[in-house]
Amino acid sequence: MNSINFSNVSVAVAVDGSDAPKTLLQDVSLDLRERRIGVIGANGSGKSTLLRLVNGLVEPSQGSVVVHGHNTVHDVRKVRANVGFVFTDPLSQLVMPTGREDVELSLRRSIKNRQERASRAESVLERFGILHLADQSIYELSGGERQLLALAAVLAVDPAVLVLDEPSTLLDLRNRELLRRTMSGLEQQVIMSTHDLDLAADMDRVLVVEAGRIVFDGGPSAAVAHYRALCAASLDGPGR
Ligand SMILES: Nc1ncnc2c1ncn2[C@@H]1O[C@H](COP(=O)(O)OP(=O)(O)OP(=O)(O)O)[C@@H](O)[C@H]1O
Repeated sequence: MNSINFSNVSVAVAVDGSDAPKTLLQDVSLDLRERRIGVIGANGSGKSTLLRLVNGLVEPSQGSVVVHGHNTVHDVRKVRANVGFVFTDPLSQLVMPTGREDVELSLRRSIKNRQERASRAESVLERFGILHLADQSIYELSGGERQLLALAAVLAVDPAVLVLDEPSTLLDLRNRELLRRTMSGLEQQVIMSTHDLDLAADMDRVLVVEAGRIVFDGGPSAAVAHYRALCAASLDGPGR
C-alpha cells in the first residue's frame, strides 16, 4: 500500500504551431517504497513533470500513477489529501498575506478549534525558526524565508507523502542544514528533486532523469556518479 507506483507512464503535450506533441516523460515504470527518494538531472530533463504526476497536477497521457493505493486521475481528491507539494517558487503556493495566516489556512481542515489551530501554527513556525516573521507580509520576506514558510505550511498538516520540487534553491547554508535535519526526522515518504548533490546524497534511492527517461535508478553515490558522467559527456562530446 505505501508505495508510489508508476506503471508505463508517458506524458505528452500539444505544442502551438506543431502537429507533433512534445514528449515530456516516456515509459516510466517505478515502484517507490523507500522513505527518501531523490530525483536529479539536467534542466528541462523532466524532474518537475515526474513530481507533478505524484499529486495529479500533471496527468499521464499513457499509463497510471497510484500513490498509497489512490489513482492520481480517478481518486485525485484522496491523492491531494495525502500528498503535500512544496513548489520551487514559494509565491506560487503561499496564498495568505502573512505566514501565520498561511499556516493556519493549511490547518483549517484538520483542526477545527481556532485556538488549537493558532497554537499548532506557532509551533510549526517556531520549528522552522520563522516565528518572528509570522506577521510580516509574505512579500517582505526573503526568498529563503518564503521557502521555509512554504515547507512549514505543507508539513503542518502531516501529509503521508511529501513532494519537494527543488526545495533548497534559495536557502543559505544554515537553512539547508535545517532542511536536511528536518527531512531526516520525518516519518513520511519524501520525494524530492534537487540540483544540490549533497542533499541527494542523503536519499535512500535516487533517480536520474535525462530527456524524459529514467536513465539510472539506485543508491545515491552511484546515481550522482552517473549524473556527473552524463554532464561530462554532454560538455566534452562531439560538436563541443
Ligand atoms: N505544459 C508544458 N508544455 C510544453 N512543454 C512543457 C510543459 N511543461 C514542461 N514542459 C517542458 O518539458 C521539459 C521538462 O520540464 P520539467 O519542468 O519537468 O524539467 P525539470 O527537469 O524540472 O527542469 P529544471 O531543472 O530546469 O527545473 C522542459 O523542456 C519544459 O520546457
